[in-house]
Amino acid sequence: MTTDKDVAISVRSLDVAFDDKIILDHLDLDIMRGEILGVIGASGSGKSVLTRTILGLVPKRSGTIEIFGQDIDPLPEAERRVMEQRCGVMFQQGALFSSLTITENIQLPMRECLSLSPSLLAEMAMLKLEMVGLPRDAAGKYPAQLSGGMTKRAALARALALDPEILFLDEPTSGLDPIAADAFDQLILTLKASLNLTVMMITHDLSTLHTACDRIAAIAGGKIVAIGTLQDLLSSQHPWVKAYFEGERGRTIFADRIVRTDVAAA
Ligand SMILES: Nc1ncnc2c1ncn2[C@@H]1O[C@H](COP(=O)(O)OP(=O)(O)OP(=O)(O)O)[C@@H](O)[C@H]1O
Repeated sequence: MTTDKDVAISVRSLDVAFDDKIILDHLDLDIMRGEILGVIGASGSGKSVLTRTILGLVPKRSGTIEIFGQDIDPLPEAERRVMEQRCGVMFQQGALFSSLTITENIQLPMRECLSLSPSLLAEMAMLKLEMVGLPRDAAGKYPAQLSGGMTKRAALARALALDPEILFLDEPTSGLDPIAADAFDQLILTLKASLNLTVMMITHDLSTLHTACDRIAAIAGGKIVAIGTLQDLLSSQHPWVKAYFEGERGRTIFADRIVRTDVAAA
């Protein structure tokens, strides 16, 4: 039995629209503490909008969002800032500041929210670099001097700067070669276990869904149309979810797990 204590984020009847274009339509979602939830959906289905709305970066039309049991809307500014610090975000493409070194990028949230001495700031940034498996000599480099995989790790280090309890990742393995993508998945799993993180991850990477995600949620038509384990989604009869997993790529990766209802019925 799940209780409120098990739920990290609870979204109820969430409506988001831009002008008259409805993006999220009475969407309900629970993200459980300590899980990695993968979010899938067609391009433009509202995955990023959902993340950004949870983070308070996009206004909602109606509905409620609770983080650790607290409705964010009525919170006074100071408490809202504390809540924001419990959430770390790694946006698509990393979104590091190109004119700042990796250390300066990681220190940015620390400077904004904590008052630490320069030596402690330096020590903390180095700790985060080590956490994500970056070499010490990456510290003084600029984002353009790093490989794609290293840039993702640097962005992850910045997302972890304030020791968040919830981590939001937007397509963390996109653009990485399969070896670097596998290594990134393993890093997320290790960090989740060692830091007791809850992770909401938008991904199109079928291998990541298989390796890293405890549950997967699919968005279509502004709602969550399927949610559960990979096996649950492989058995979903929703047309988009079926097409997603039973397309050429899905069939190659999950060949032994897809239940062919047409064959089973024959
Ligand atoms: N600030 C905004 N103003 C107007 N429309 C927006 C805004 N942000 C997003 N949209 C629209 O909302 C829809 C959902 O966008 P969103 O970025 O959430 O898609 P997505 O599912 O993350 O897609 P992708 O997989 O391509 O990243 C799109 O049609 C997009 O154009």
